[in-house]
Order: sequence, then structure tokens, then C-alpha cells
Amino acid sequence: MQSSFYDISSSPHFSAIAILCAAICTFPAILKPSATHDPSIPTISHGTIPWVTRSVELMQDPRKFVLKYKNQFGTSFQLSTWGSKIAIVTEPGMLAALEHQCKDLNSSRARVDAFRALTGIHDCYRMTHLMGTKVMAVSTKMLSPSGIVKHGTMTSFDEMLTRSFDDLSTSLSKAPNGTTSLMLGEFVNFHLFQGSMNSLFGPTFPFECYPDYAILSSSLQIFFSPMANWPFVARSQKASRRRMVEALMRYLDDWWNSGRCGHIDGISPLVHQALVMFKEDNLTLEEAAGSLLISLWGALFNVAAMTYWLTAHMLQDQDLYQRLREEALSTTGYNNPLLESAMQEALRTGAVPPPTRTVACDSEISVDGKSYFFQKGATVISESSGYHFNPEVYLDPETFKADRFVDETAPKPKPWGEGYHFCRGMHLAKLQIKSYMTMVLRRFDLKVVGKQQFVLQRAGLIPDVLGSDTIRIEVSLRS
Ligand code: HEM
Repeated sequence: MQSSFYDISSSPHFSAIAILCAAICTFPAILKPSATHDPSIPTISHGTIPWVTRSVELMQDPRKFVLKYKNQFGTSFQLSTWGSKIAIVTEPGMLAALEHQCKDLNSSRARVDAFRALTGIHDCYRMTHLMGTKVMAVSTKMLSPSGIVKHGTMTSFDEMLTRSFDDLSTSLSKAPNGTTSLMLGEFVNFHLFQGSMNSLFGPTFPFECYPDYAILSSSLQIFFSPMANWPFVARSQKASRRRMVEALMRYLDDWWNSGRCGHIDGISPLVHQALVMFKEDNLTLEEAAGSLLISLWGALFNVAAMTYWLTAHMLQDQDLYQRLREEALSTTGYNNPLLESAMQEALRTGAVPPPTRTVACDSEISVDGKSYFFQKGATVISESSGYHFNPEVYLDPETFKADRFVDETAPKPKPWGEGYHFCRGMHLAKLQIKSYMTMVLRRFDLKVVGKQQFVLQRAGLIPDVLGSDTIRIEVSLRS
């Protein structure tokens, strides 16, 4: 990605700047007296600069932050930012229990923030409501294990992935030395984008918008920041985001204007039904395209991050690479025990944007007999690394052990969220990761070029595979 003054999202100090800006924007809030409350959630001390130091520490390395304060305070703790609190819960079940007891704990603000960040469409309450209610009900059915089989979701994913790898094979066979060199994040994202978009939208999807998707997905931190709407900030990233929305509007245009009888070639029943609902609820074409962009991102972003992480680990360990390849070559499908286990280990050690909720009014809830007070306006973040790196659950948690889950009784990782908003796409995601890995293992040789840093970076709380990738690979046809 080109770098300029405007591309400040790539600066390591961006988190600090964003938080400072948030602080300035919310300054009046700290002048109000805060409600008196039972301080049963331990609060982390301010640090050298009140309201700033700890927020920056959290954004710089969320996993390290969570593990450090979990050791000190236990499963939940909070920090003060200007005018509000961030409560962090680290154990599976806590977020679901909170949601269950507290109707005032909701995801609306997080959804609206995500919608605005990803689409640039400011007025998005109708869309977030529709997506969170009617479309979610359809997703639950269609993305279930039986729904995936019934609607051929993996078939269309596999077909397009195969075609995308066929194109790569052809270009490799014509290349003078039979290899191509590129960044691992690019390799993973590009081909998954082809498969995933085909399975959701069909072959008329504007696949040429991939470069804009790549820029958008590595610019999220800046779009989530209070500076996002400043006119001179991230102009090139905003242009990519706009082009994505426009490409989806063109994709929809004919169908949208065709009345009820139109059909989009190869579209998944899930997206088709969502479009019918968008029309029935009188969304504009732009709002419908924005909603598709959200679905597109939700379906691809985490799958690509986890696949990247798994591939990176495989390339770092030649013995594992060899064993995965032998397994892939000796079977026909992709339900292979070592691959399954290595994928679970990637899901354990990788990172996802953590589920986030807002507390609409002062609330007291109890979890496992312990009472917790949440102040109105507080943000609740559920960070699974507290569980995934707990040595009482996973022996030697910092080490990537590909065989860890060959023993099927080992407790499975939980990167899927929980409660009302748990991941509907988890079954599909696992199949896609395994399909991608199996095809790569069967068809190509990958080699890391030079010494690279194997770290799954986050930009703030969001994994940033494309923006911070340092792993260059050489790809050739399998020898
Ligand atoms: C490795 C891949 C994936 C991971 C780690 C993952 C993780 C998550 C997490 C943590 C949530 C909870 C969000 C929250 O509570 O705010 C979630 C929700 C969801 N995910 Fe996934 N996801 C993945 C892949 C997918 C795929 C492939 C799809 C669909 C094709 C999908 C569809 C959904 C849906 C529909 C929701 C519910 C959103 C809501 O209710 O707001 N996910 N996912």
C-alpha cells in the first residue's frame, strides 16, 4: 500500500493519536460527576498520563494487556478512558451471561460504528437493525451445517478457488523460473476472496474490486477512529471504500430495478433473501450495497486472518509442512485430523476483532455468584485471549502446537463469540480454511524468502494481516 502523510493508519503511533483525539472529543463528559457505584470490577490504575496511558497500552498489544491484568485482577477488570469506562471480560460464558441478565447491554453502537467504518454511510440505523434482525434469522438457517450442504455453499466456493488456483498454475508454468514472489497475506486473501465472493454473490460479482477490498480491510483502524471524518485523513483509503460500495451498486443495479422477477446468476439463497428484505424495507440501492459490503467483510476477514496465521506457522515448521502435505495427498476430502488440529490451534492463537457491547444504563449483574457493576455508557469488550492463553486450560499456551487438538477431548478454542451474536458462519469458516489449505498443499510449493517476522499484528484491536504482513513467499508448482 502506498504510504503518504494521509496514510496515517499505518503509523505505529496511530493508536495513541486516535485515543488522544477521542479524549479531546469527549472532554466535556469528564466534567460530569460519575454515578456512585459498587466498585466490584477491579479498576486498573491510570498510569503516567491519566485516561491515556492504559488505553494506549491496550491498543498496542491487546493480548499482552489482557494477560497482564488478568494475572493481577482476575477474569474481568476495567480501565478509565476520558468520560467512560472500558470493561474487559476474559472468560467464556461471561458475555453471554451479561447479555442474558442485562437487556441494556447491547451491540447497537458497535454495529453502527462498524457499519459507518466499513461503508462510509453515516445514517445506517435502518440497515444495522435489518441486518441484526431479519437477515440474522435467515443467516442462522442457511449457514447451519445442513444449510451449507443444502445450498451448495462449499461447492461454489471450491469451484472458484480451483479456478483461481488454475490461473495461478498457468502463470507459473509460463514464468521463466517457474515461481512468483509475493506477500503471504496477499496470497491468502486474494484466492479466498475469489472463492468466498463466488459462493455468496455468484460469478457476476465484480471480482476486479479486490485491490480496493485489500486497502479497505487494512485501513479499518483509521475508519474506527474519531478522526475518520476529517476531510484530509485517509483520502486514498476512503476512495477505495467508496469504489467498493459503487462496485456493489453496479452489481445490484439490474436486479434492483427489475421488479420481483429478476435473478442474479449464481447468487447464494442467503444473499438473495437478504436483498429481497432490503427491497421490502425500502432501502436505497446504496444502502443495500453497503449492507452487502458488511456481509462480504464478515464472511472473509476472519477466515483470511486465521488462514494466514495457520499458513505462517506451517511455513515456519518444515516437519509440520511435510506432514500436512503427506496427509493432504493421501486423502481425497479435507477432513484430515492433523489439518483439523492445526487449524484449531490457529484459531486458538490467532486474533479476531473482539465482540464489543455498550451498557445503556447503570446495571448490576451477577456471574458465578459474583456481582459486577457496569456504569452507564461503559464499553464491554470480550477478549478470548484471556482463555486461549490460560496455562490452566492449555499447557504451554504461548507455543503453537499443531498436534494439540488431535486429542479430541482437548477443550476447543472459542474465537466465535457467544450469546445473541455468536458466529453463524463458524461451520462454513472451518470448511473454507481446510479447503484452501488442502488445495495449496496439493498443488503448490511455498517457501519463505529471507528472515521474516512471524507475528499476527493487530491494528488496535483488529487483526491487520494485509497492513502489517512481513512474510514474503515464493510460490511454485508442487515438485
Ligand atoms: C475464522 C473465521 C471466523 C471467526 C473467527 C468469526 C468470529 C466471529 C465472532 C467473534 C463473532 C461475534 C461478534 C460479536 O459478538 O460482536 C461473529 C459473529 C458472526 N459471524 Fe463470524 N467469524 C468467522 C467467520 C464467519 C463467516 C465465514 C461468516 C459467514 C459467511 C460469519 C458470519 C457471522 C455472523 C452472521 C455473525 C453474527 C453477527 C451479529 O450477530 O452481529 N462469520 N463471528
